Amino acid sequence: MTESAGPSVSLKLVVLVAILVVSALLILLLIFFLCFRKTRNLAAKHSSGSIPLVSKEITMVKASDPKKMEEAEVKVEIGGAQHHQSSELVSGEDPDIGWGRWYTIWEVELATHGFAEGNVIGEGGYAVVYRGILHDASVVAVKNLLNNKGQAEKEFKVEVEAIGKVRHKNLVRLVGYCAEGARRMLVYEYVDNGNLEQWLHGDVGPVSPLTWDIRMRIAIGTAKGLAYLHEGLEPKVVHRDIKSSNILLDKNWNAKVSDFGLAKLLGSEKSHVTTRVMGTFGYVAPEYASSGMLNERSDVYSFGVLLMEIITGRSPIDYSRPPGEMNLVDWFKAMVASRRSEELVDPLIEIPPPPRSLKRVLLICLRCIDMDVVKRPKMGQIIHMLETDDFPFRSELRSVREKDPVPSHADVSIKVPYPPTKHAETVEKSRWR
Ligand SMILES: Nc1ncnc2c1ncn2[C@@H]1O[C@H](COP(=O)(O)OP(=O)(O)OP(=O)(O)O)[C@@H](O)[C@H]1O
Repeated sequence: MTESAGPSVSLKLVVLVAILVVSALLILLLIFFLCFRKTRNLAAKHSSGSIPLVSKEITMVKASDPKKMEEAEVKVEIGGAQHHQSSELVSGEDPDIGWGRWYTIWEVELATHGFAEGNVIGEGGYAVVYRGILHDASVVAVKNLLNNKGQAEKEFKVEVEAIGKVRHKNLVRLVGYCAEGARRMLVYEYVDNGNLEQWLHGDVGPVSPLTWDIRMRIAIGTAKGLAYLHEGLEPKVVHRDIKSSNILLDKNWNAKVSDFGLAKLLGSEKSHVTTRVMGTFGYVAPEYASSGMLNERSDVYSFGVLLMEIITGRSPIDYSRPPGEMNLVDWFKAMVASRRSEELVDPLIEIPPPPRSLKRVLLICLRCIDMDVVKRPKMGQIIHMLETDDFPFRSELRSVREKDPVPSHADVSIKVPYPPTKHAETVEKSRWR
């Protein structure tokens, strides 16, 4: 008996030791994997240190009461736009949602290292944005929405699916989402060079890296993204929150419009919708602010303010400036009217723009903020104006000065030619992509 029990006991021992060794190895592997991820996250964070921080004084103020946002129109990404143009599915994506992936909370937590403080890349009024690395090593931005109480599960999914289908090189791409329990998260492509607000108003030293040409590239890219929302989708999408912090930049200074949380859909049969006023103080079109009447020309107004900001390097509202200069739009119009256009250019731009180019862009700004909504150009026309060099600016500028020697907010209406024919418009459209 004793003899036969001997080998069986030692076999059990060997098996036990083997199990212990394998378990120890697995634990070691797991620890190594977690440390490796942490190092990569920290390295990535460190490498983005070149993006300037925006000074605290320049924070923008939301026009609406954040508490009321909880009720209905909450900060949840997007509305049900259907594609006009190409919206093919990308191969390998989850067929369940058609365009991207539905991530589990576990995947998102793993990607952001448990929503680590060190991975925070931005904080808006209604969300915290984290940098994350997915299991396939792709880098993403995870937007963790804070106010989602009023948002039903189904509605959330429908809306997210709609924006998920939108693909354009100048619109930030939604790669998926996470909806578990009350938690709502959006997973975007990571745009690696900060946002325009940081580059315009952050501490960049005595010379801005944003040359005139780069600024124009950013303006044109933004205009193309907006033109696609307004003219390439049915129903069209009105963004409603165009501002510099929502223009993300990549290392080649390509602009990507982001943050569709306030966007509204507008069917082709409707000239406008009446809605609660949302947006950011300083960028909101006056007619929308006063009556709630919204259409895509409200975005055009905001784009005009953004263009002024790009030219001047000044924030739309800046209380640290003298009284006549606090409101960018008013100051801008006064400067043009008194023939001081050259002084409008951001002093941090080392090589001033060619006068012809400057005048062209100034006029586009003024057209965009026309108090008469229907006189504002469409985004497609703005692209044309920004890209065309033979712009007949002289007579236009003269008419601004004659019409508005001491401009008020209400009466600047400048004639700037549209692209001549419908055909020209169609041709331009194909170039937005
Ligand atoms: N896809 C992304 N890639 C890289 N950074 C991003 C991305 N999305 C957002 N961010 C960063 O996170 C910041 C916060 O984004 P978010 O859209 O929540 O807020 P905001 O636009 O600054 O403010 P608010 O939402 O209150 O208008 C952005 O300004 C940007 O710097």
